[in-house]
Amino acid sequence: MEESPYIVKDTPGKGKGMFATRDIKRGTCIISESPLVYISKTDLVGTLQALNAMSKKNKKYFLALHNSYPELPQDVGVIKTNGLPLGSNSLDGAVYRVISRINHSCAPNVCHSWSSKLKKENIFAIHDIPAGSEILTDYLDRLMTREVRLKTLAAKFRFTCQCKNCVSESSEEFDAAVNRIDECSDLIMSCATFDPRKSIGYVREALGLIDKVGGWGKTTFYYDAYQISARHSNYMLAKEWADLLVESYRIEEGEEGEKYERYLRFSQNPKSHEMAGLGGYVNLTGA
Ligand SMILES: C[S@@+](CC[C@H](N)C(=O)[O-])C[C@H]1O[C@@H](n2cnc3c(N)ncnc32)[C@H](O)[C@@H]1O
Repeated sequence: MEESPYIVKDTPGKGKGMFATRDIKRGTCIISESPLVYISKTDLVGTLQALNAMSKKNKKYFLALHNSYPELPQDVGVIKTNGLPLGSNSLDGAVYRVISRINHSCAPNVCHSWSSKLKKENIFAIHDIPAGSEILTDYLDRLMTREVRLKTLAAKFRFTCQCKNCVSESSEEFDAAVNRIDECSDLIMSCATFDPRKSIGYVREALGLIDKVGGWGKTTFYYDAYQISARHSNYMLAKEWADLLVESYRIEEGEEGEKYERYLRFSQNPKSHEMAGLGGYVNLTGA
């Protein structure tokens, strides 16, 4: 039988954590796991019923998870500490026996994705991970400046992040990059119709800054650039951006992933976007 690619064990200062037992290649699905229990921010009664309906074995696993809120009833503390949304922005979530053991880093090596088809949470390696390294995800849903990150993590998860980006003496450069990436997002939108060449320039600037800080979150920029290129009839360029978009989702979610499937058609046929060609032709080569 093949050895599991991970092990859960104690890690100093963080409780338990997940570690690679062998070298793991970027794009590998490390674990695909069904929830112990579903939870909902909007359906308290449903959540209570789901907690009551858990099997004895699952309840035991659930209650053994970390609780950063000891002043609250154990069920509530475990949910607040370990609940993960079912996809970004979802108000419904779940708690997992193994995946809930993954600790945070602002320079993560994996990302989460929920598959509504499989009803499982998947963890994909977004970098090559050497054997023995801790498997770390980003608990935050976007890049933030150091001060905001530290405050948010302390408030929601009650720890002080010691990752390399948080302990660095020189966070100004990182913070300036994060602020500029946010500005670029706004500028891309405001120029997209009237000055698409400038818009693409801001996309390239944001992507360069993400690389510089070792961050993640390139897919929205790839999609912006694809849409702008397709809207202005640059279909070869549009295909290049769509290819980058689809490849990112393949790494983050695998070929079974919903976003991979959703965006694949743009790579196969860049003219298939509803806005394709609507902005007339503007030469974006070299923008
Ligand atoms: C979802 S649990 C992660 C697994 C947990 N360490 C355990 O022992 O089960 C989240 C909690 O783990 C701890 N944690 C996660 N990442 C951490 C980090 N980078 N540094 C310190 N503690 C961390 C915090 O107590 C946080 O509230």
